[in-house]
Amino acid sequence: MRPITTQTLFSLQFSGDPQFSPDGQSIVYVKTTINQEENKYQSQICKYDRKTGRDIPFTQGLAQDKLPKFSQDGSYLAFVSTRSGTPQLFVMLTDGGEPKQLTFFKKGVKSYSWMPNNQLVVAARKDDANEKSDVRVVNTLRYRGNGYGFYGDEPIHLWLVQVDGSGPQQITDGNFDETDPTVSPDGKKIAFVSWREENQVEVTPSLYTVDLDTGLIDLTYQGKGSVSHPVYSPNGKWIAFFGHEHGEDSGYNTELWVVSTGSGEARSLSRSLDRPVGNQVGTDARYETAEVSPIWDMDSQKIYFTATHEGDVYVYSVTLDEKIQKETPGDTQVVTSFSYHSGVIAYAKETPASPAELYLQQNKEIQQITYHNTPLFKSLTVSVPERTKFQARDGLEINGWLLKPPGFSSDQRYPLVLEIHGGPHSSYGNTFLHEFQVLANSGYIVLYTNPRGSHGYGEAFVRGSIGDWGGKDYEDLIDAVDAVARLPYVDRNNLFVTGGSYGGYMTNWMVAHTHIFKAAVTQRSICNLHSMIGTSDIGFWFNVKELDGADIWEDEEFILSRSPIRYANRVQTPVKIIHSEEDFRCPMEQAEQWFTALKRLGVETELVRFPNENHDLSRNGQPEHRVERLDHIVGWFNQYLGNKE
Ligand SMILES: CSCC[C@H](NC(C)=O)C(=O)N[C@@H](C)C(=O)N[C@@H](CO)C(=O)O
Repeated sequence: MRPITTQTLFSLQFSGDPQFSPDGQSIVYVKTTINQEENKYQSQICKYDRKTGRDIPFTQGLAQDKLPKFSQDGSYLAFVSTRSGTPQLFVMLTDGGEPKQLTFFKKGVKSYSWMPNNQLVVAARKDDANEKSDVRVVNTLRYRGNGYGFYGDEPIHLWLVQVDGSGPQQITDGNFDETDPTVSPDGKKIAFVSWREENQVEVTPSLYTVDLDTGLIDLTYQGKGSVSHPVYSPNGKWIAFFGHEHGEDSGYNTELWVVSTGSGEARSLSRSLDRPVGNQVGTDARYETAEVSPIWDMDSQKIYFTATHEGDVYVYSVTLDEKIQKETPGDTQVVTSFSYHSGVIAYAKETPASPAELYLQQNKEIQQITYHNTPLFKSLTVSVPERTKFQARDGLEINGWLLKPPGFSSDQRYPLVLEIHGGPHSSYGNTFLHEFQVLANSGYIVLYTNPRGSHGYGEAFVRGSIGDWGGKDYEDLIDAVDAVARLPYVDRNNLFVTGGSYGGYMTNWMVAHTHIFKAAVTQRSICNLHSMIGTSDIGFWFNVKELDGADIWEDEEFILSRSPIRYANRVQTPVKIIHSEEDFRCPMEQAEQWFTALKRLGVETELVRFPNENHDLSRNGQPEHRVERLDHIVGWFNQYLGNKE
C-alpha cells in the first residue's frame, strides 16, 4: 500500500453526466482523466450497454467532449467538444462513426437541446460583426465573469441547427442574453431564460417562450430571483425550473418550481424540504461537466431532482401536489448528476473513499456499473472520515468531520489542520477530498466543518452568516477547533488553518483574532470587503447582500470593521498567500493588499502567484499547477511543524 500524495491527482478519474438512450438500453456518460504529459484534462464520452454490461469509449476524448444528449428517436448523439479549439456542437450516429461539427461560433456554444424532428436549438454568443481593436469599451456592470473572462458586446442568442450541418438560423435577437433552451413536446415553442430589463444592478432573469412559427416572444414567468434549467413536461402543460424569489441573494435555498404553460401560475414544489436543489457539496476531486436539470417522468406527474442535505446529495422526486420522496436510499453519498428512465435511475455518486463512479438503481436495488478508480485505490491508504458534531455558543449544532492519518493510534498526538470551505453558502460533505487525504497521509488530522452560512441545514442556518461575516461564523469555527484540540490525540501546539475564497477570508480573520495557529495558508482570499465591491466580478451585489445591505458609501465603517486588513497589525502567525492572477471573483488585489500589509508589519509571509489561472485553480486549474499548489500547502505546514508533544 502507498500513501495518497499530491501527485495522486494525475491518476484520478472523474465520471459524470449519465444520459439514458430513449429505449433505456444504453447509458452514455462523460469520463474525465488527466493527461499529465500534456498537463491537461481529457473528457471522453463512454457508452454502457445494460444488456451486455459492456462499457466502451464512444468518442476519442483527446480534448473535452461533454454534454452528451440522444436525439428523441435515438438515432443521433449530440455533444459539445473543444476539439476544434472552442466548445462547439457535434453530432454522430448512435451506431458509431465520425462526429460531424455543426457549429462554428467564435466563442463556442453555451447550451443546447434537441428538437422533435432531429433539429437542435443552440444558445451561443453572436460573433462580433466586425473585428474590433483589442481595446475594451465597458458600459455594463456585468462585463466579465471568473473563468469566462470578458463577455464582449455580443449577447447570447438562440439558433436552429440541422443535423445535416445546415444553419445556424438565428431565432432570437436584441441586446439581451438568452440561455437554457428547452423545446415544447410539439416542437413549436422554445422556452428559455433571459433578463431583458435595462436595470443592470439587481438583475433577475425570467422565463420566456418563443413561438417558432411567428417568432413572437412571450413572458412565461417573471423572475424575482434566480431562474435556471427549464424543462417542458412531456404533455407540454408545465415547465419545471430551478429558482427562488429572493433577488440575487445567494443565501436562500434554490427550489424546484413549475409554471403552467396555460395559466402562467407558478409555484415552488420543494419548499417543504427546506434544502437547496442541486449539489452544494464542494470537492477538489471532481471535473464538473454536467448541467443537472429537473427530469419529468413520462406521465408528467412527477419530477426528479437532486438536493443537498447535511453533507449528502440525494435524488428526490416530487409530485405536482408537492409530495416529496427521497429516491436514493441510505446516506454518505454525494450524487453529482443523474438520469431517469421508466423507474430506473442512473447516477454519478461520490463517497468519502472515491471520486464519482456510476450506479444503476431499480426498485431500490443498486448496481455499481463503473470502477474506474478501483484499481488505483486498491493500492492507496485512503483515510475514512468520522462524522462529528459541536455545540455552538448559542446552542446551534455544527456538523463536521475528522480525517485521521492512516495507521492512526489514539496513543499518539497528531498535528491538526482546520479546513474552511468557501461560499460561504456552500458545504463540505461525504465526498472524496484529495487535498484532505494528502494532509492526512502527511500525518495531519484534518478537521472540516459546516459553520452557519453553509447549505444543507435549512434556510435559517444558511442565513446565519448574513451581515455577520467574522462574527458567529468565526465563533462556530474557533469553538470547533477548541473542542477537538482537547482530544488526547490532538497536539494543540501544532494547529494549522487554511481555506479558500470566503474560507480564505475566514483564514485571514482567524490569524488576526487568535494566535493559536502555528501557520496558515490563505487561498483566493478576501482581506478587504470594501475594495472587493468594486473589483470583484460579483462584488457590487454579492458583498452588499452578504453584508445585509451595507454599501461602500453609507456603511464604510461597518464594512472595514469586518475586513481582516484592518487588523493586520495583530497578526503573528506565518501566512502563505496563494492566489491566481486571473481571479475575477476575489481579484489579485486582495492578495496583494494582504501580503503588503503583513510584509510591512514584519509577519512571516509569502505570496504565491499562479499565472494563467482563475478562482477555480484548486478545482480545474492546470494539473501541474494544482500539484504545485498542494506542495506549497503541505510544505508550509511542515516548515512550521514544531516538536510534537
Ligand atoms: C455567484 S454565486 C454567489 C457567490 C459565490 N458563492 C458560492 C456559494 O459559491 C462565490 O463565488 N463566493 C466566493 C466568495 C467563494 O467563497 N467561493 C467559494 C465557493 O465557490 C470558493 O471556494 O471559491
